[in-house]
Amino acid sequence: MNFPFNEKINLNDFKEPFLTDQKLRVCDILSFEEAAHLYQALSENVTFDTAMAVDGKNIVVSAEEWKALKDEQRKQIYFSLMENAAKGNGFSYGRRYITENEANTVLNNFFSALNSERVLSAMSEMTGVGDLNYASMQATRFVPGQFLTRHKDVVEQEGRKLAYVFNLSPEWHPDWGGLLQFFNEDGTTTESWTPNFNTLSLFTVENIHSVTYLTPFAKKPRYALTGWFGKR
Ligand SMILES: O=C(O)CCC(=O)C(=O)O
Ligand SMILES: [Fe+2]
Repeated sequence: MNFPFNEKINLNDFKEPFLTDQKLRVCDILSFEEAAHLYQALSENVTFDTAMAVDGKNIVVSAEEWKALKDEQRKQIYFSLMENAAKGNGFSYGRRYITENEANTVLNNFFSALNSERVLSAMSEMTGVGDLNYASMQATRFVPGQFLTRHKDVVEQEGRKLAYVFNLSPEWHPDWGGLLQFFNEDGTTTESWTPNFNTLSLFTVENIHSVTYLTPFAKKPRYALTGWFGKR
């Protein structure tokens, strides 16, 4: 794949807002066809594990593993998840890492495109965050009852610098939850972004953010391709 972004978008227009805010949102970031293909890949071809914070540890459970658990074990995991989340410490969402070995062609091409010299320098140029030499990627799926509490994305060993999210669920209703929410250190909210189809959210890893609880009446999963641009 060549440069993946919508030709109609002038990334230079976002320089100023990013400089002020250390975050930005770009609607219609990809061509409609590309976004639709990615959505199709995520909704039809990807098998998601569930990533959860349980008893201070991050665990990953496949659908088969979850099925094989006894009711009592599932209850315990759920209880611990809720206890931790109540203290502002927790997450539960579907995840699948995407790497250069990804078998799905659409996802593999998108991974390569984000890791291309052209995209990495476009990201640097737009944000003023230099020295980017990789993009990591994960497919995520949030269903009702799932969430990601407040956190920063700083991971020194990985050299993460910019967090990105390509939202890919068509026709998201903001009342369904799954909003990308930003906070000040004291917990007051600053901005809240609806995960609209084909929208890129980009922010420096020091930003405090969360994904709000998906309500029981969310009609479909919240699919996204997310990860970090950084240097390692
Ligand atoms: O999906 C999102 O909007 C953000 C995800 C996120 O914050 C993370 O994976 O660290
Ligand atoms: Fe994050």
